[in-house]
Amino acid sequence: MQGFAWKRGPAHWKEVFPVANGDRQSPIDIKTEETKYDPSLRPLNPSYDPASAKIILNNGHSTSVEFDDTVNKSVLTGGPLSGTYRLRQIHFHWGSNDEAGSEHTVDGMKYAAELHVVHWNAEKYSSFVEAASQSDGLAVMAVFLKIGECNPQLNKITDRLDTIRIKGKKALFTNFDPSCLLPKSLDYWTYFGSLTVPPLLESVIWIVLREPISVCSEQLAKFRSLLSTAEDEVACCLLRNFRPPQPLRGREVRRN
Ligand SMILES: CCCSc1c(F)c(F)c(S(=O)(=O)NC)c(F)c1F
Ligand SMILES: [Zn+2]
Repeated sequence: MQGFAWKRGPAHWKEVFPVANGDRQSPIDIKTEETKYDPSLRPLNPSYDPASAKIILNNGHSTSVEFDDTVNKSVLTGGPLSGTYRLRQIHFHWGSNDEAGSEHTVDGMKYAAELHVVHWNAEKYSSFVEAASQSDGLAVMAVFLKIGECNPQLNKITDRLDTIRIKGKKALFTNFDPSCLLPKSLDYWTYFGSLTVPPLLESVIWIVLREPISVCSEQLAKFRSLLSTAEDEVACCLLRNFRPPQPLRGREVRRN
């Protein structure tokens, strides 16, 4: 996929990926009054080894930190999950200004950006690719970034973006525990959904943290300075990469 400009953006993805009109698409608008408390939901238990961080890269539609997922070194258990989900990567979604950028919204409110922590069900499946096509294959923890104070932990990412400005660029990135980007409270909403980028596979158990972390305009500007184009192409800034909310189609959103 060549980034969000490809096929003139999300409105056209259904022409290539009919699942875009499916009944468990993401993101969604979370209507807080309609969420249902579920006493069976357990506390989230992220357990990450900083040594499993490997590289930071610009894949043309976001920046991601990729982790060694060959063993259960960095995992997520608890919450709505049964079994152990192995950390694969983290990435971000943002907008062309500070007023919009998150994928999920809360009672119609957009945050400035959104962090996704992607895990796969290593208990039931033998690879990320296999898990990504299964209804319980992926677990993505979403964290809202709210405009405010600069976030010193986020500088660990934004200070490196100038070395991966061009699509396809990657750099070594280790000794990083993504827990440093989680808010104090791990209270969450959870629902069954999909990838928010093509192939839009309906294989994600979403875990959306209710408490945001902070980000400042200068940090967001560094994300927007990334290029969605490769070395041999006319430079185009990656100004926005969020998919708008999709129909809920009767799904339940639960909270702990
Ligand atoms: C082909 C997948 C590569 S890993 C990945 C990703 F790169 C991504 F962007 C999203 S997302 O849909 O954007 N956010 C949840 C994912 F879910 C992922 F699993
Ligand atoms: Zn994402």
